[in-house]
Amino acid sequence: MALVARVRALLLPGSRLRGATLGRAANGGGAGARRALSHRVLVEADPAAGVAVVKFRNPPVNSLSLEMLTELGICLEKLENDKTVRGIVLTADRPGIFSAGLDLTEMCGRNPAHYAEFWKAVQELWLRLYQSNMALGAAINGTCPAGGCLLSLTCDYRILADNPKYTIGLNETQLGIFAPFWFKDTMVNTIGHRATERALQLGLLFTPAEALQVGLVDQVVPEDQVQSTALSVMSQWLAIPDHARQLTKTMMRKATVDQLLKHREADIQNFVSFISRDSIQKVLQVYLQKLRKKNH
Ligand SMILES: CCCCCCC/C=C/C(=O)SCCNC(=O)CCNC(=O)[C@H](O)C(C)(C)COP(=O)(O)OP(=O)(O)OC[C@H]1O[C@@H](n2cnc3c(N)ncnc32)[C@H](O)[C@@H]1OP(=O)(O)O
Repeated sequence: MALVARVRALLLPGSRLRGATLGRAANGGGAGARRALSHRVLVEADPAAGVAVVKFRNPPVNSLSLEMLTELGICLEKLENDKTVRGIVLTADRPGIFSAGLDLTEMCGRNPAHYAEFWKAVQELWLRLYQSNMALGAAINGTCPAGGCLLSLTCDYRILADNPKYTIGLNETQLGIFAPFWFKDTMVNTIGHRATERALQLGLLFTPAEALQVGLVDQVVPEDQVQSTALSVMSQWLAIPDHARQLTKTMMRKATVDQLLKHREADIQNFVSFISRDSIQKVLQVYLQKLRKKNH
């Protein structure tokens, strides 16, 4: 069975969810139900507040593997269809690493068909998040490089924990690869052209103070207040009538979304041919080996 079909079957209502638990939400919402919807994504919904907290739990580093992208996409689709949910906060289940970005093992030593399937899943998740009608917030409770940063940039606002280890940015050039045009556009829409050009060329990972200064995040708060702050900011966004907020969001993001929709297939082909190059494979293998060597 194809991966998407397998994951869908796993998440269908009534199917047996491995590790599923039911209890009170940990976010202080009295009526909140805590539900584990899949292996890699935990959803804590608070219907009274109209908010769901979506927590990444893909150890060891919350990397965006094909399975993680697929499970996250399906969870978001379910929440989009849930009339009791108007806002989502994205965060890591365990503080320390929000997401290490795209899973490098999906981009190394595989075949072109795999690269194409993986990139399509990255595009789909971005399109789902960036076009979401819901208000989205990021409670960034850990380090947040590359694809992790992209996830947070799709949100309407970002709250970052005040910990100098928790850096954030699109650091692709430091790996010897580069951020594609729609990663770049998402950052431009947040911090402007000049700051993005500098950040992307240098592959900058910003400390919390720097991220706040450049506008990459909206607030830096003590580590134990990231989620509560994200939820309290969410209540401001949800105080605006949905239709007015949604129409405005669509208007602001449409040109960026249309660019990817128009060039979607070419973007996949471009990714596949770039990532398949021997020189790029070598660079990625060396980077991965360096990461692994630390632990062995
Ligand atoms: C035309 C387009 C061209 C291409 C576009 C491509 C766009 C790419 C976007 C990306 O997102 S690329 C990924 C960029 N990510 C990073 O650079 C982060 C790399 N990771 C780290 O810096 C660190 O792991 C960390 C996140 C700071 C955590 O450090 P910590 O010391 O806590 O853990 P580690 O010991 O480093 O890692 C544990 C374990 O996890 C593996 N790992 C880490 N990151 C990744 C990853 N992104 N993908 C896959 N695996 C990852 C690491 O190798 C370790 O493995 P083992 O040693 O346990 O085997």
